[in-house]
Amino acid sequence: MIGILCAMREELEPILEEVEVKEVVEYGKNKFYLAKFDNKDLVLAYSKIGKVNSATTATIMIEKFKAKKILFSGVAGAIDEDLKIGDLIIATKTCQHDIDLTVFGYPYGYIPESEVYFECDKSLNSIAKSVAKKLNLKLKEGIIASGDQFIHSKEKKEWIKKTFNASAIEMEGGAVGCVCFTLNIPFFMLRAISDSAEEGAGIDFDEFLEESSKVSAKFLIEMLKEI
Ligand SMILES: CCCCCCN(CO)Cc1c[nH]c2c(N)ncnc12
Repeated sequence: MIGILCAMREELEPILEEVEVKEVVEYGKNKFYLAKFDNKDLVLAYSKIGKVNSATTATIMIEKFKAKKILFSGVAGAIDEDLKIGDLIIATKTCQHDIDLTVFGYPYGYIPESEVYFECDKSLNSIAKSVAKKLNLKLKEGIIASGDQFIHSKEKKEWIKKTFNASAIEMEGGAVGCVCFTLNIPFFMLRAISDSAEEGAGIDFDEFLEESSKVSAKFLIEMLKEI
């Protein structure tokens, strides 16, 4: 079973349109779509925005629906200057920029007995790169930082870049990475850029959410043919 996870309805819908939904299971105030694609069993859901919601849904996919890998598809804000709206990026690892226990001498993003960074699955990432090559699509890779805030200021964006060496910003990947690390499940995250995470990002996000969600969804479908 492969888990396909998104944060928002707009990110999931273009994927659902391409798969054969067999059953919809209502659980944990959410809907889980059991589907087939290319003879593979999928469980798909959108978690709602944020680290708690995405951690909850990832855990349910793994524990209740027996997902053996989690693939995330969605949109993100750009931190790298060379990432433009519509560009694709996969996470090499994820982190949580809004964790701050520095008063106790710990680094930003660190919780005692846990990790700052959660590694994404290298074999899924190499499949993504070969798909990008085959389709002649640009695909970046880098650290993607998460926090329960929509980032729309150059100052905050630059702080996250400096502190975590992050290339993109969103609100779920660090939490899903932690869940997959905890349960020893391979994690892959693909994001298409929807905004610059600077002043005015909210306007861009509204304008490009649907289009960038489709860019990510289209690529994810191509990935599913190869895994
Ligand atoms: C009601 C609207 C909710 C926006 C949710 C944004 N998602 C969260 O995963 C991705 C994202 C795109 N751009 C972002 C940004 N600049 N900061 C944080 N997250 C993001």
